[in-house]
Amino acid sequence: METVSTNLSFGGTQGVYTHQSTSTGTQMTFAVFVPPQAATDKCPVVWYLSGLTCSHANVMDKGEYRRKAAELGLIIVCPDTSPRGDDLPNDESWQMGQGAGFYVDATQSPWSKNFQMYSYVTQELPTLIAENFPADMTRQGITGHSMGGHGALTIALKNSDTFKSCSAFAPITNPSTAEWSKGALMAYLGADDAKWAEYDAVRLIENGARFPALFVDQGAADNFFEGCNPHALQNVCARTDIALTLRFQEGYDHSYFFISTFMDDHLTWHAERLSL
Ligand SMILES: N[C@@H](CCC(=O)N[C@@H](CSC=O)C(=O)NCC(=O)O)C(=O)O
Repeated sequence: METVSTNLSFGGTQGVYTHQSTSTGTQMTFAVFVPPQAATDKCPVVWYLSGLTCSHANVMDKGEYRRKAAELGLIIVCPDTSPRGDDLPNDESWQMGQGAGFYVDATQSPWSKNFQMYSYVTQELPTLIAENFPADMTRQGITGHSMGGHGALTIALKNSDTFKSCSAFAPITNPSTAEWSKGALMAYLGADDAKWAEYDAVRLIENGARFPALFVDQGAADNFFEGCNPHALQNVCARTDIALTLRFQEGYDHSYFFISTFMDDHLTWHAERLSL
């Protein structure tokens, strides 16, 4: 692992790091905020998964998480959204390819060689974090935005032993049915609908996956509201014992102005469940 940059912020350290990933076969960049409490104690970790077109940097620059994370003593890890490189496959659409890994392990050519973002985020990067940062990996939460909200929900539902808390900002709840995500699932996973269900929060819940409590904020003026489909998550959770807190935020869109407004609420939600 190599350090790209570190900056002192709210008494903690905002760092950017790179490493050679065995999952993706590429150099991967990620951001980690370490709060001041880590000088004396290992701290819980909250993963933030970003949305389409993002790198590690969007939330680092515009998410405004550091003041609250420093107050609560949370390490914040922000991975990239896909492998990158001139020699890697890409697509003209911003909804597929580089910047749009959808947190799946692709099985289809030409994507399968490098687009292994599920393994990267759930296995390889956590190991690297545990080895290199003062992280208490027994206390992990996960959140994300849009495509990253889909990542957070599906990863929490599939790994409920690992994650103690899960929230999302305008997540794509049912990517098998949404126009802006179906193309990527088809490209990465092929035509077998059963494979799509493994990476679809609504369908995972329909098929028996559970998480004790989920917290979702959705902008009511989001131009991607239909693609996020919060009511599908609301309907499926209502048929289970999953306690969903779903807030519709009047006037808010899909941007980081929305995310940063409610970031404190999400970090507080995680901190409460990570037993600080
Ligand atoms: N380029 C697109 C808009 C792309 C976009 O809005 N991306 C969102 C995530 S959408 C779901 O995953 C985002 O977070 N963008 C980065 C940012 O800094 O705002 C278009 O032309 O509509």
